[in-house]
Amino acid sequence: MRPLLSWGTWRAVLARAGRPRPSADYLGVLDAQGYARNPPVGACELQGELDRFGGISVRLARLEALDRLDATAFKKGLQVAVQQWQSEGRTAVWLHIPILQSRFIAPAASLGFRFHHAELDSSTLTLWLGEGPSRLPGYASHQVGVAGAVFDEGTRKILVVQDRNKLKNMWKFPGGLSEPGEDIGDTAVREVFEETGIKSEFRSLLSIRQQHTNPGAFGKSDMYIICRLKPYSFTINFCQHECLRCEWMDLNDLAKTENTTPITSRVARLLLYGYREGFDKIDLTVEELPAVHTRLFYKLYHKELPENYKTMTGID
Ligand SMILES: NC(=O)C1=CN([C@@H]2O[C@H](COP(=O)(O)OP(=O)(O)OC[C@H]3O[C@@H](n4cnc5c(N)ncnc54)[C@H](O)[C@@H]3O)[C@@H](O)[C@H]2O)C=CC1
Ligand SMILES: [Mg+2]
Repeated sequence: MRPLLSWGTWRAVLARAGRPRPSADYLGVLDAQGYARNPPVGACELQGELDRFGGISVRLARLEALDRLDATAFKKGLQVAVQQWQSEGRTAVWLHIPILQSRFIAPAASLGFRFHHAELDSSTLTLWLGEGPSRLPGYASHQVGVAGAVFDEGTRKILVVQDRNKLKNMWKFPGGLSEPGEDIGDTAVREVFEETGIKSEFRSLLSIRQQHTNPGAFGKSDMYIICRLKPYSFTINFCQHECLRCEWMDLNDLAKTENTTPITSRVARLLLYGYREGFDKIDLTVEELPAVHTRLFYKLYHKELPENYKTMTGID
């Protein structure tokens, strides 16, 4: 089938994509090759952005002309563009493809592009052009789950649930997966409320478990973080979809029972120790600090320090 957009026009489009800024010889180069004399409609919308590592990032979403282009023509155009980028010394190509233009994934893959990641409505493919093996960073390697150990110091009771969807109904702390952009403590408070109806506030981070090839992690590693929370409501109203049982259990009983997971048992003992010796012995507390340059803020978790240690400059 004859592509609606001519090969020469497509080439011009991608050649332009390879140039972060339009250069003076743009039309001249194309003329010498016998291709389009004028930039095609839509070409000006395509911005190949050069990154600080020498890679080029192409967003197909910005190229309206692609709506009329078939996969074969796209492949030819991409092939020539890749050769040009290589001759210009680009280290890599990042190709961002909207989901409705997914017909361009297979031709790109046949030229050596591989998936880097996909989000709800787009995928990103990469091709390493530099010397030696690819130095491009991979995408996310872990999922993050957060649980809340909601401990009521007044009654020495701790909030536990049994998961409805597990084969073995063991006691565990309520929790779930962190959402993008969500602070760890906020995940714990949210998940505890969604699963048990208990309102609580973040106190500290108690433990981090890292596990690889976790069955529920879509081939990624799993980071399971347990937080200490303080309750400020006590009437249980648990989620029937996720939980089979939910109760306030004496912390001693949770530390002793066999009907729990090893990590829950260990953290119950950790909490008992903190209750007896002081929570400062087990807590990693949080502080918000400004990030360098970006005007953003981040959360830093570590053991509480004496105030003068936070700003001291020497060790003597
Ligand atoms: N050792 C422990 O005490 C346990 C720790 N974890 C950790 O907790 C974190 C995950 O917590 P969860 O409570 O599992 O997550 P979650 O609370 O975010 O979501 C679980 C819910 O998602 C839904 N769901 C999950 N997979 C589904 C599927 N394939 N199809 C349909 N619905 C599905 C179900 O409604 C399920 O109840 C992980 O980090 C994991 O390692 C989980 C279980 C036990
Ligand atoms: Mg859950």
